[in-house]
Amino acid sequence: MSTARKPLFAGNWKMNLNHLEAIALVQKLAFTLTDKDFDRAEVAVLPPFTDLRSVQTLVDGDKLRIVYGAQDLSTHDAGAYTGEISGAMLAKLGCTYVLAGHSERRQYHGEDDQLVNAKVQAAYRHSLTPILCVGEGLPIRQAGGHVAYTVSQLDAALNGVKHDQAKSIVVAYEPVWAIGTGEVATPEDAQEVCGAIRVRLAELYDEDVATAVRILYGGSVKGGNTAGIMAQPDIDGALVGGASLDPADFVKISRFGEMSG
Ligand SMILES: O=C[C@H](O)COP(=O)(O)O
Repeated sequence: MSTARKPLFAGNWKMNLNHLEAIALVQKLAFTLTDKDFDRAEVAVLPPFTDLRSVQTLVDGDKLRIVYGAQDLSTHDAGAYTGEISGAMLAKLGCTYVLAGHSERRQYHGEDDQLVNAKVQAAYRHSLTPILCVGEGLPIRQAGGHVAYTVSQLDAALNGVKHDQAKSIVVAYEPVWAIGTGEVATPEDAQEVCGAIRVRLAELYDEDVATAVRILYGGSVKGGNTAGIMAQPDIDGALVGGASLDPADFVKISRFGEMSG
């Protein structure tokens, strides 16, 4: 973590919690997190599409400091694309963030680097901040190709992304072998790749972009392992799956793994 960047803890709920359960979880977070917590870190939830209007109503109505976003978006802005959700719609629902390239989309929906790049561009067209997900599978890690592979995903996703857009992007390094497995990366392993991502951002753009971009780690983050991850110089927060469904643990994570807040 660096004082140059405000940490971000984003809870990716995946396909969990209906809109009523979403209201209950956001209320629990809002009742527990304090202004001191929100001054120290940005806290976001990424619910299923069906929950977004309910979350928007709660956040707006109670003027909550929690921000929110979506887990995916269409590359198209509108039209005959059955089942897709456009960035324009997400913007109307008050979304701040949108995931692009999550490994589960790449794996189950065949999303390749070019499609991920198109989603990043679509996010910017609708003033949404992309959380770009990159990370290697176990065979690539075992072969020692994890840094090159992750950097190549970054390069492809940023194709055509302008300097000022790149400054706002969030990159989430999520080694696929750590997602949902309980096999969290060591802080050193996470730092190695996050540091390489920051170096590549300076090469693709400049030090201004590299310093500004928040790089998150994701993959079995829990309250008990957050402090070690956040102690790394190039890690600015976490993209949290399973643990974000547990309000007490997500609060602990949002407090950098500390009990107090
Ligand atoms: O988007 C979140 C990542 O897929 C990590 O999920 P996880 O915390 O359940 O391992």
